[in-house]
Amino acid sequence: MKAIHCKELTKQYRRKAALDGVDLSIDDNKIIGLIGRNGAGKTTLLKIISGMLRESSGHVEVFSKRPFNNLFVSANSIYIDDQMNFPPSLTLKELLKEGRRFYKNWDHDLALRLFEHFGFHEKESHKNLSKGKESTFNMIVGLCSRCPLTIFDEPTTGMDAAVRKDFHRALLKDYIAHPRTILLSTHYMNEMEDLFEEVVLLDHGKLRLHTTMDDLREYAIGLSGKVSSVQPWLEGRDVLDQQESGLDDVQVAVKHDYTDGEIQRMRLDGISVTSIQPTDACMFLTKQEGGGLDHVFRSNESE
Ligand SMILES: Nc1ncnc2c1ncn2[C@@H]1O[C@H](COP(=O)(O)OP(=O)(O)OP(=O)(O)O)[C@@H](O)[C@H]1O
Repeated sequence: MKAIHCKELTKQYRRKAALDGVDLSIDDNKIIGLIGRNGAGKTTLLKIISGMLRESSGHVEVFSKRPFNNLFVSANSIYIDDQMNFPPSLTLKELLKEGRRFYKNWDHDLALRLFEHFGFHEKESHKNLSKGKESTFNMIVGLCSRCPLTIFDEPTTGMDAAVRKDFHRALLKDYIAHPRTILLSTHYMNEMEDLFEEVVLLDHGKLRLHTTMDDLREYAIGLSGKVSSVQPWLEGRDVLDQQESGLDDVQVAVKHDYTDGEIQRMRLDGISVTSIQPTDACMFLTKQEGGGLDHVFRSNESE
């Protein structure tokens, strides 16, 4: 069954198209990573899916319902980000107790165990937490709600590396025991790629790629060697990035649609063939036009 279905989804903020004709279908009971550069439209998409924002045009369905202001969708989903507002008069422990009232699948035992594991104090208040602790508390709420659609928008903001690792493990363990649809946006794809079954990549409000993590690992390969050896292998191919090094050496990231036989022949031509990490593939796929940072410094040097 489809948990989420978007067709030509657009969100316009005055003259700015934050989402521009997004077609996307997501099956239920999967962990999906939402990736994209700053301003790509991730938060906008997640807020539309969770029913907090209304689309400008196109079509969006969550559990076969239009999410905006929909009671069924809001009862079956949770949206966690770093700007969550909780009633200031309640302590952290009291907030967890409230979880029971709001979420029908709430696991209070797990909430208390995580609360203790991450070193919270029962009388603390949410507004006095440090950035990393705030994210950790929000993560506990997101996990323990066990909503059929759980949305985490940059959930690890401010968490230190050890807490991020614990979060990934907790998420995976709980998901395996209680499968549901988890949509998670992050800029730390290299740390999270083992969690994701699929990845959705946004670029300037458009869907650039929606694929399985396994396919993304094979999406591109790196070729490096003499220009004269490498160049013939690039004809008619989708070159994602190309850097000249030295006088006549080149390093290229190219979409991998070569056969095993072709790879063998490249190696015989003296070309080094390497894999491209998913994070790098996403970076190349969403590369900014205009020559990058080197170009900025080059302009300065020429003055
Ligand atoms: N309320 C708003 N009014 C006007 N423009 C907005 C508003 N919210 C977002 N935008 C613009 O829409 C675009 C997409 O923003 P969005 O927050 O969805 O991106 P994002 O991928 O989540 O970015 P980041 O990774 O930096 O959090 C950006 O250009 C942003 O400036």
